[in-house]
Amino acid sequence: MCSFSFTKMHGLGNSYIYVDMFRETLPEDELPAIARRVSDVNTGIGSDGLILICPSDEAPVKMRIFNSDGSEGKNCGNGLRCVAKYAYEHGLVGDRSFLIETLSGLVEAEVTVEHGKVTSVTVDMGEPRLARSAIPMTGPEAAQVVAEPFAVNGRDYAITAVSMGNPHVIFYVEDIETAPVTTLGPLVEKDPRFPEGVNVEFVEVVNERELHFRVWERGSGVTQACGTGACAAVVASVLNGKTARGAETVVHLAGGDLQIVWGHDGRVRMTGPAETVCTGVYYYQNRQNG
Ligand SMILES: N[C@H](CCC[C@H](N)C(=O)O)C(=O)O
Repeated sequence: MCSFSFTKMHGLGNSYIYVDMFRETLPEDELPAIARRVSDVNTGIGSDGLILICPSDEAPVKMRIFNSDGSEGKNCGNGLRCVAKYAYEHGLVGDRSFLIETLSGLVEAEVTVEHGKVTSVTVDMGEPRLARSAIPMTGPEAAQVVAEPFAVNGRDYAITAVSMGNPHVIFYVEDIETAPVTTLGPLVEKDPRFPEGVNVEFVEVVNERELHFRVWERGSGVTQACGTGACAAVVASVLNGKTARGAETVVHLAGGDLQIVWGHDGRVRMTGPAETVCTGVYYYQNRQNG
């Protein structure tokens, strides 16, 4: 029987099981299975996946994120805010601003602290990747995907695709409450036009400073919030002339609000909460010891 200590945290209801790899060791080849197990609400702890807080040669900490299906993602906005909170509160960093390494590069986090606890985090998510080949999406490599016709399930849509280090496709809807999240989401997630799969977002434009947002996440399905997806939605809305570059936009997700700006410097900054739910010890049988 194996075990490890964990901390369950969430950003706007997008929860992960966090493991401090400065203190724990997990078998690399078992990580997908561990992610699937801990995510199970009945036989595990219950979450949208697993996040490892690891040592790094390039930054004070490195984040690795695994979706609930065991697939490894390359970025996670809600995860970054929780990693920043954990790192500051556990003394892994000394300043309120610090770098975090991800599989899609370095990002900078700045924590807001009240009575010794992190209550809010701003993450400079860097520049969106807009070339088709960077999403990735099949088709002419350098072209951007903005309001592009996209037929699926016998219907015609217009999509915008944005990478925040992980792939996102945005559909605009008239009413967020009737967005086809659970019907179109799983179909598009695995559409062959997205060779690495894709996170599927639905956006209702309230006004030039506000969006309603729902998501079907690659590898996790419906979640309460998707930080990289909300960033992608703001970028897509500027590209489609629905919101303004440089203006702070409030994105209303199912789990709460994020404040996001795609700055004139080209970088996307996201501000939102991060919360600790509980800590504990998880026990599992690994392949070596049956
Ligand atoms: N499902 C995503 C990873 C988690 C992203 C999301 N939870 C966020 O807060 O950005 C992917 O496979 O790219």
